[in-house]
Amino acid sequence: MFIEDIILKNYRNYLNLSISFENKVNVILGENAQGKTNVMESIYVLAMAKSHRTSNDKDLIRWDEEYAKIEGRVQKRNGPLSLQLVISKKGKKAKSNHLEQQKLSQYVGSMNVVMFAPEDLHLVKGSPQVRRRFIDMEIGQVSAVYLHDLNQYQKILQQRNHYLKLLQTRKQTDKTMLDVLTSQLVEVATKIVKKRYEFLALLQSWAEPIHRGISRGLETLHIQYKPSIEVLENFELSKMVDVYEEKFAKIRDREIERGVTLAGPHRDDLAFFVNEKDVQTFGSQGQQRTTALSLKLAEIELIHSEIGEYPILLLDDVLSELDDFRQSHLLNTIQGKVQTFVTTTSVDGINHDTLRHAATFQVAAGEMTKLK
Ligand SMILES: Nc1ncnc2c1ncn2[C@@H]1O[C@H](COP(=O)(O)OP(=O)(O)OP(=O)(O)O)[C@@H](O)[C@H]1O
Repeated sequence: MFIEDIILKNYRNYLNLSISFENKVNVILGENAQGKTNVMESIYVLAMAKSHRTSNDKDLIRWDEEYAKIEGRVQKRNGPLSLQLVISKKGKKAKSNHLEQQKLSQYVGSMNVVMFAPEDLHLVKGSPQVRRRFIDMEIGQVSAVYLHDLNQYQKILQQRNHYLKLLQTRKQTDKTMLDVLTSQLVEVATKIVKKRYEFLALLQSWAEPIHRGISRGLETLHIQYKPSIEVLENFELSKMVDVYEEKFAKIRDREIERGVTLAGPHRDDLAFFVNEKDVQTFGSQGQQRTTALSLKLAEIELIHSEIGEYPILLLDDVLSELDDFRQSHLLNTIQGKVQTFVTTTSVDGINHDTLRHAATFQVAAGEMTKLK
């Protein structure tokens, strides 16, 4: 799939922008703080209804304005798709082919993007939150059911934490409601964790050969799920439910004492191993980069295998961070099959045929123009 054009209104530092792209590599050039990342972010937000760099949607609205609007036309294998997202201080409204979507979880996933930004280099070393976000966003793109479950989980988790606080402060002494909330939480939590295991197994099968290629055959990458509630990977849901119920019964007093839910998918993590060594602890900068890059390339292939077409790739400020070999590997992999956006302050240091044949754009002070 590819995005043909985008129209921005009051988005970050763009007052009005209407620009067409090409179904190949699109290079966005500009000095610092001119609006390159903002354009990439707007494409990402149009697809995911969420930014990759802020959880506060209001940040996306141009200062002193009431709302921001992103519109885009996408060409997909099965025809054109027009998307519109309006972000106001009250919330978000999404339209797909001019029809308002009641649920964002149904809207997300019709346009697929993979973003590789400097933040992703923290995927390995950063906090568990970064890795949970990564896995949730990626599964969410290919599974609306997962997004729905995740929303449910967040809601129940909030209620359960609230109730645990009441018990902790003895504003409430009856524990019946805690049991009800625990069962509800367990039902959704197990579905989420099961899906995460399945997704990681798939991601692993793509990432391992890619990583081997980038490391010139020297490294084997292994991804591991680190659950806060230990289950066997191939457990059936009903068995998982039993294990979860047991765990919550065991930690019940501690949870009341602390006033918070201590286990579940919101406490799980991922680990990456290269040649059986934990990259987080032992990996060099280069290995961390290679791991992040392998995961992103694997995601592209995974999405392709799930939906039958390639997603749009957004490379924000990362190409020049990679050495020549990794750059070439990346560009060779995507060449001719993935619409790609690249931002950079200068084309120096990015030396590849793909870039020579790319469409190029210039961004300055919230204005974007096509150069070639
Ligand atoms: N909500 C907003 N309203 C208006 N302007 C904003 C808003 N949010 C950010 N900006 C402006 O957008 C600009 C930053 O744009 P962006 O992050 O796209 O930079 P960039 O061109 O990618 O730069 P770099 O190369 O440094 O990453 C800054 O000038 C910032 O003040």
